[in-house]
Amino acid sequence: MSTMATPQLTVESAKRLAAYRAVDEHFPPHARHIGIGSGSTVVYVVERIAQLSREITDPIVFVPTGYQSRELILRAGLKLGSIDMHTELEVAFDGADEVDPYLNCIKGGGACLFQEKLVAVCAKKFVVVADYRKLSPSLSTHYAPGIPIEVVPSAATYVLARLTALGAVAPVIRMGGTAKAGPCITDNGNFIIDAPFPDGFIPSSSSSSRLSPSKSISPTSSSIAIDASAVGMGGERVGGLELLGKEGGHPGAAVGMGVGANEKVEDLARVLKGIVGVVDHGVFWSGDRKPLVAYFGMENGKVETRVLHT
Ligand SMILES: O=C[C@H](O)[C@H](O)[C@H](O)COP(=O)(O)O
Repeated sequence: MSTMATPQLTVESAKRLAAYRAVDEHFPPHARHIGIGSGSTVVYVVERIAQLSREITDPIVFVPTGYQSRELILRAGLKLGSIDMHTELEVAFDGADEVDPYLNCIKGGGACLFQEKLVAVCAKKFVVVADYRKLSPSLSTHYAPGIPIEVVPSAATYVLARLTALGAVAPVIRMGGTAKAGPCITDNGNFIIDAPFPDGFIPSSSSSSRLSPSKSISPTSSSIAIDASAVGMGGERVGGLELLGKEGGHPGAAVGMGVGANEKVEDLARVLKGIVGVVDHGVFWSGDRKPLVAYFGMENGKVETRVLHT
């Protein structure tokens, strides 16, 4: 008896599958304003949209999340808008670097997180497209660089220290790469800090939302509940209580919360946002915007969806 091996899809094919399915299922029939995110998976979103008839796409203004998606829109011959002119979008499609079982995401691997978040919060529906590598039991587990954080350049050193006090392991200012000496500069003229946290440091958390997965992953880590309204970290002021940060030399120590205590996603998101000099961070959570649905192209050629029920 011969056994037929399931063909393994390339990552690019998996991205395309997810993107096409997302567009097919969420492109609004009479759309007027659509957000287009950043990254390599969104390329296939635009590719699929460009296959629609001009009768459908001509009346639509496409709002990019940065320079890269602006170029994608223009090259596809679609009508370009901007988020400062169009703040009500029917849907926004975007990629993600890591997605936990409750659809909390890490984004910003391409340094576009701030405008991505802005576009996402302006969209009635936020749809994420990704490949199987992005599925994760908890944030900062599979995506090695950790949480991307956009910072005002003059505050970068301070923010690095605060992140270390919070438990980040060797956070770094992202460099521009071979074609750019010095730091990577965002579309808003800021720096990006990449802050990895230890595996399981940020247990997935449903917040107030339930997930209805096609197949969900069980969270593996347990959460120590923290009342972020009462507990500050890293010397930042949260809920009116100022605390000192790193204690006893232990990375991750924060006065009042216990050494190395795990953060729930929402607690960490709030604290990161509160650090002076942080413009925004790449955690997309229920306090700003989680995707309503995420599509994952799988190695076996299928597409998995995860849907959020609020
Ligand atoms: O800043 C970049 C974005 O958040 C991207 O959407 C994210 O990095 C995913 O990109 P890709 O689809 O290339 O994996």
